[in-house]
Amino acid sequence: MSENAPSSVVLIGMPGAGKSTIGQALAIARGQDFVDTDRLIEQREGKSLQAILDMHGYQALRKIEADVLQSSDFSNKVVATGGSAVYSAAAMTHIGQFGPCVFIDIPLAEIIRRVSNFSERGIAGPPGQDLQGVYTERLPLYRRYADISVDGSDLDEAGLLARVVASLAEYNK
Ligand SMILES: Nc1ncnc2c1ncn2[C@@H]1O[C@H](COP(=O)(O)OP(=O)(O)O)[C@@H](O)[C@H]1O
Ligand SMILES: O=C(O)C1=C[C@@H](OP(=O)(O)O)[C@@H](O)[C@H](O)C1
Ligand SMILES: [Mg+2]
Repeated sequence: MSENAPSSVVLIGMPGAGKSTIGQALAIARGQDFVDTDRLIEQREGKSLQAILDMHGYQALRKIEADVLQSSDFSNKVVATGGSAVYSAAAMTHIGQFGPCVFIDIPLAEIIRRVSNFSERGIAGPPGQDLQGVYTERLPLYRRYADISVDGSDLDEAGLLARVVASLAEYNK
């Protein structure tokens, strides 16, 4: 991390919140590289997230995710994390050094509409935990690590991107 490098932006939130989708557009808007930490995990492990979950279980995936986050340089980037990144305080402390954490706050009902394939989506939670349980457990964690919270209710992708850009401008004032 260089003193003079432009700040990175880190997106956090539930699966289906739009971190990966908005992150790519935000990176283009900011003229920065985009990194999706899910892809870093898959590259490092040589397996898909679902294969890691199937072979080793959700706690192993969370540990791998925490290791990958803590050992990566996120300078001058827009970073889309996986929804389970917030389970590691050490990882969030490391990644937070590169720039503000933006929580994309989408209501549970909308997350449920978007994540219709819950059982195949590779969510890093215990067997039997449903999306409502995931949301209830994680909401306090997303709020804890958020420097900025963006309310994404009733916004399309372009509207959400615009609100994230405006929130970052306000934060940097
Ligand atoms: N307003 C919106 N912002 C972002 N994504 C949206 C929006 N409305 C619908 N979507 C859809 O929701 C999904 C979000 O998925 P994704 O970007 O992979 O989320 P995440 O990385 O947070 O899990 C995409 O299929 C996207 O097209
Ligand atoms: O919320 C989760 O438990 C997960 C979310 C996924 O990323 P997205 O949040 O980008 O969908 C991915 O990291 C993994 O399948 C676990
Ligand atoms: Mg994603």
